[in-house]
Formats: sequence, structure tokens, C-alpha cells
Amino acid sequence: MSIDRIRNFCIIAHIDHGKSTLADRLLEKTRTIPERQMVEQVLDNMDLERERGITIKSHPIQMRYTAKDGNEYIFNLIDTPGHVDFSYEVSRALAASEGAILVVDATQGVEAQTISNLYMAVDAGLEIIPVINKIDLPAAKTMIETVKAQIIDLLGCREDEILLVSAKTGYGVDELLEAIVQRIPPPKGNPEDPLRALIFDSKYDSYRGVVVYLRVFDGELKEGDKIMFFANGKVFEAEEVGILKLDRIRTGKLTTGMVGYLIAGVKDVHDTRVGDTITTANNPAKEPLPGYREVKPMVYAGFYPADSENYQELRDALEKLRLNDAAIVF
Ligand SMILES: Nc1nc2c(ncn2[C@@H]2O[C@H](COP(=O)(O)OP(=O)(O)OP(=O)(O)O)[C@@H](O)[C@H]2O)c(=O)[nH]1
Repeated sequence: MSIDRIRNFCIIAHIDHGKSTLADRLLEKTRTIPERQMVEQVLDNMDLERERGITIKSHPIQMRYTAKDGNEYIFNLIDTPGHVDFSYEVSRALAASEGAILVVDATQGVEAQTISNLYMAVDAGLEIIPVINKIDLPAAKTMIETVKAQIIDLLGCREDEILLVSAKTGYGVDELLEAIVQRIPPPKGNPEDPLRALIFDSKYDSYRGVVVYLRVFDGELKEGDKIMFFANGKVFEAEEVGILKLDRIRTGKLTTGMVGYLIAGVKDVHDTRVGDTITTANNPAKEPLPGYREVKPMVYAGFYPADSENYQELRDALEKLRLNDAAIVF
């Protein structure tokens, strides 16, 4: 699909303001959830909601949306970590996007944590679509004007740019889908340039090793390519490349502007650092993408074995833990 039809975005929201519920409605309206599950959902609403909520938080997700202009668009929804301490990781998820949906609970208004993530998004030059959610709640009626004023204050946007939504009932979601197409710009980038892809997250899969979630900025990533991580210069072969819906879908390549995953036989998550750039070993890009930083640990703990004989065992156990959790340093 042409790069003009891609929209990469994330959702910024305070806890409980409705990020997962809204993501669910987007998945439903774009029929990203298979029909079978849609039917099941009616039978067992609660469990599925929970399951999909987790899906959204565990990896980026691609949707296809046919807009009112008759064209089909690819939407890549990238989740931002919810915890304030992960501000660098949030900044990389934002860097992988061109836009952000700002979700504010109509009955709660703008909250501090939302503001810090929002400023990061504004700094990153993202197009912000402000959404007031939960407008179905009776308490929302008296609050909407106040919350609108807060948002205008914060963003300097016009009142008519703020969308009123109920992620619960689906009210306003069609308008939001159109706003994503119309207001969020398509990715820029040069398909002819050497590959530059940003790592914004990675997961450890016990069968496949590290699964890297990335956004291609320039060039293209194909299976069989010898890829190189800028931060440590290590070279691996791209074994599997694809996009993410509810599951991984192998596509063999990712073109400029696309979001997806890479499996390259990497066994240690420390080789795939958030914020690092992937290029090809044969035709490397001259410069990495901007903004790479070593992630700083936030929580420290001292451990020692009760019996000093067990020191090596403790060390081995920590080594294993470290292999699949990039946050652990010792
Ligand atoms: N009435 C009403 N409730 C909503 C709406 N959107 C979300 N909720 C409810 O608000 C609560 C929080 O919604 P979530 O979607 O889990 O919020 P979240 O922002 O993803 O929260 P975290 O997962 O904690 O970050 C849930 O009980 C939802 O059912 C809405 O439009 N109307």
C-alpha cells in the first residue's frame, strides 16, 4: 500500500480514562477482530474485553479502515507504556508515530500524568486529536464545557477540533476514524535510502527469542537481510518479518513508514535496545535515527545469597532473568 495511506498513532490517556475501551471500539469498527470473536464477544463480553485490553498493551496493532473517501488506509496503533517512570520508552513510542489521540475522561478532566506525556507528543511534533470520552455518563453533562476549556488551554486548539466520544457505546467513534485519516499526516521517509528502522519495544518469546517491534523510517526490511544494530554493531539475519494484528502475521517485508515485528535469532534482549536504529549490514545508513539513549534503571535492590556457597547459582539465575528483561541490569 502507498505510504500516503498509512497512519501511525498512539493513544495518550490517564489510567482509567478509557484507552483500552477506545482501542477496542477501533478494532471492532475496523473489523480487526475476527467475526468469530465478535460473536463470542456478545456471549462473553467481559472476558474478551479483558483479553483484548491485554493485547493492546502487549504489542502494536494494525487495522485497515475504508474511509468516506472510498480509500483503504492502514492504521498502526502503537501503545505507550502507562507508567510515568518509563518516560524514555514513551518518547520512543511517540517517535514511531505521526499522531496521538488524547483521551480525557469527561467526568475527571485533564490529569497531571496526561500532561507530561502530552508535552512529549507535542515536542515530537505529533498531530494531536483531542477526545473527551465517557460522554454517556450522566455526570459528564455538567463537566464537558470545563474539560473542553482545559483542553483548549493545553493545546491551543479550536473547540470544534475536540471530539466527543463514548468508547462504551461507540458514539463518536466513526468521526474519530475519519479524523485519524484527515488530520494525522502520513509517514515521511525515503524508500530508496538504506534501511533505518526504530526499535520502540521488544518482547522475549521462549520459542523464537527476541521479537522486536519497530517502525521503518527509510528503506525496507526484508527476510534474509543481514541486519545491524547501530548501538552495538552486532549483525543478525532477519528470519521473520511481519505486521501485528491480534497475532503476528508474517509478510516477509516491511516498507517505508510501516510498523511491524522482526525475529532475527537474537537471544538477549539487551542487544535490541529501545530507541536503537536497525540498518542493513551490506548497505548501512550513515546516521542512526535521532534520540537514542541508554535506558536508566529506576529501581535498585541489593541481593546476596544467605549462604555464600550459592553465589554462582544466584548469579546464573539473574543472568537468565536478564536475558528476557531489558530493564534488568546488574
Ligand atoms: N460509561 C463509560 N465508561 C467507560 C467508557 N470508556 C471506558 N469506560 C470504563 O472506564 C473504565 C476504564 O477504562 P479502560 O479502557 O480500562 O481504561 P484505560 O485508560 O485503558 O485504563 P488502564 O488500563 O488502567 O490504563 C472501564 O471500567 C471502562 O469500562 C465510556 O465511554 N463510558
